[in-house]
Order: sequence, then structure tokens, then C-alpha cells
Amino acid sequence: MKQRKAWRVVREVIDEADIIVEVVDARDPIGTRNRKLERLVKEEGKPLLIVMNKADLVPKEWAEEYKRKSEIPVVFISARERKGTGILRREIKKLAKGLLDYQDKVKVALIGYPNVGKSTIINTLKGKKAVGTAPIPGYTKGKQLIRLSKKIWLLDSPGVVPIDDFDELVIKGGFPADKIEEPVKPALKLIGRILETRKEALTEKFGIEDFSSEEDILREIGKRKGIIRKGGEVDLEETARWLLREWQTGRFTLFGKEEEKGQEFVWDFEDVLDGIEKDLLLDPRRILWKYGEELREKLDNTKRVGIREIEGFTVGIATGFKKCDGGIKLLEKLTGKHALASECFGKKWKGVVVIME
Ligand SMILES: Nc1nc2c(ncn2[C@@H]2O[C@H](COP(=O)(O)OP(=O)(O)OP(=O)(O)O)[C@@H](O)[C@H]2O)c(=O)[nH]1
Repeated sequence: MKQRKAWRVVREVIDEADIIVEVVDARDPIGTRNRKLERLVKEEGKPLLIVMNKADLVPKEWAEEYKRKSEIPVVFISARERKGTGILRREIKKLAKGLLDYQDKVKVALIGYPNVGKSTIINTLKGKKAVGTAPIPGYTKGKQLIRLSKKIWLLDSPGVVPIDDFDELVIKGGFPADKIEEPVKPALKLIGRILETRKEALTEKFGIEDFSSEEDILREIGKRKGIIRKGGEVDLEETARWLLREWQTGRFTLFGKEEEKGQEFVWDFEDVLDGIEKDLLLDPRRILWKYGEELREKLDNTKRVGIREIEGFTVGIATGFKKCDGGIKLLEKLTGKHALASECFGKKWKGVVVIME
């Protein structure tokens, strides 16, 4: 049901825009491109541009190679480092040119999976210019357009592609590895993705050079890590969980050296989440009154995160942040949901309890 609603919003954004920019993560272009989205845009006959963001986290040659292979125009940028945004503007202008023969204004929309950097790109494109956002008369209330040039405008709220496949959700970090009952399937999918994208990563991290099948690779990882059952056989399930955990926390990436350090965290707070009853869900302060002491004990510079679905709500706990906002943002990223209420705690290192829709 939720999926359908999310796709409806994406369709509305496609409908509204004249040019669609699909934002993907340069580290995982295969996993963050969405064929359904691309098909919908094509069906509408609208121009599509792919922006591979976070280019600062991948080697240049890799970017060039991907660009050569793509049939859709690709632009590489790093919104965070403000690199490549000039080229992006130029490409958008190029696509808009053809349309401006028939209309006097062109609207551009960014669409992509959660966490790929859509908002950061919008902010970068906005620039420092005071013109920034301006309400346009007759335009849907609450929404604004950002002026890129006199005739080219950007929708200020991006379209978010829902993650509809459970294995995919796990790979993207939206469901904690430790909680998965059948971790082998998503782990094999992850290995398949790595084989397709950059199999050298398996050699660099695990010393594996024989890429026969996904399952053999998983078994080999277990063997090398010593995740063995009593009988001496590799424990595939535990290996799968371990691998997914490494991936989700960023300890294992496609490009060993270029890890995004800021995003590393450990899963924690199982006990507290186990104890949360229905009446505590009304207010995050109640959770803090009851479990504050336990939570404060773990406050240090390690980022710890716990997430649990309880009675139709999602409860998240995050600690180890300089600002509570960082914790809330990470929880929202991981779950793809929005915070309804939150309560902050801690002095030097902060933690936060968040209830999400
Ligand atoms: N290294 C790097 N990180 C980036 C870049 N752009 C964005 N990020 C980071 O990626 C994370 C997600 O960025 P957002 O702009 O919030 O992503 P979004 O696509 O709007 O995410 P949702 O709001 O969940 O849909 C943040 O931690 C950003 O700082 C980039 O070019 N390089």
C-alpha cells in the first residue's frame, strides 16, 4: 500500500516536470538506478539525465568507464564538494533548449532513492544567490520552484523512489542485518551486485580471486573469517549476516580506501527495544524516563543505532552524535521514514530517541 502511494508521488513529479534528473550514488550505480522510473519517464516522452553523485568517493577512471557504457546521458558530480555542478547546469540547459522552442518555461525534477544526495544537490544548485526559492503564483501551495535561469526552474522537493524489494532494502541499509531471519538470499544478491559492479572489491577485502558462484564466494568468505559450525562446515547464515553487517556499516565498500567515514555505526540497543511497550510509544520522553540510564551509559564517540517496528510505529535510537539532528537524520535515512517526535539527551555526546510514522 505504502509502495503504491510512494510511486504515485513519483508519477506526479514526473508529470509535473519537463526534464527528469535521476540521481544515483556513484558507488553503486547499478543498485541505485531504477529501471521502473526510467521506463515511466520514457513512456511520458520526457528527457532523462542521470546524475551520479558522490563522485568524490569513487576513482575517476571508474566514473569515466561507466559514462562510456551508458546509453542515457550521465553527469558526474560531487554535490558535497560542489564539483561538476557547472556541467550539470550545462547539460540541463542543453536538454531544455529543445523544449523552449515550444514553451516559455521548463521545469526540472530530481528523482532518486533515499540518501543519494538529492537535497544536497538542490541546495548546491540554489547557490548563495538570494533569488533562491520563490513562490510562483498559481503553483501548488507548499511547493516552490528554484530558479536556475530565467526560463529553467527546479522543483524544490525531489521525488523519492521507494525501495520495494526486501533484499534491496537490506543492501541499502534499511533493515538491520542482525534482524534478518533469512540472510542468505540478500547476501547472495549483494555478492551478485558486487560481481556485476566491481568484483576486485572481493579480492581486496577477502583475498578471493575465484568468482565461480555467489554461494561459493559466500562459503569462502565464511571459511576465511572462521565462521564455522561444530561439524567444521561453514555457517552460511551467520556468514551472510556478518557480510551484510560489514556492508551496511560501511566497513566493506566497493572501493576499499574511499570509505565514507562519517556514516559508520554499529547496531545496538536490542534490550531496550525489546522492552518498549505500547504505552511508551505515545511520547519518546517516556522511553527516556524508563531507559535513560541504560542509554546514557553508552554515550561515547561511537555511533550506535537501534531500530524496531512496534505496533505500527518505528522506534529509533541513535547515540554518539555531536548534535541530535545528526542522529535523527541517520535514523530517517536508514528507515526512509519521517520523525514524528524525538527526545534528545546527553551532554558532550548526544543521543536521541525518535518515533517515526
Ligand atoms: N561524499 C559525499 N556525500 C554526499 C554527497 N552528496 C550528498 N552526500 C551525503 O549523502 C547523505 C544524503 O544526502 P541527502 O542530500 O540528504 O540525500 P537525499 O537523496 O536528499 O536523501 P532523502 O532525503 O533520504 O531522499 C548526506 O549525509 C550527505 O551529506 C557527495 O557528493 N559526496
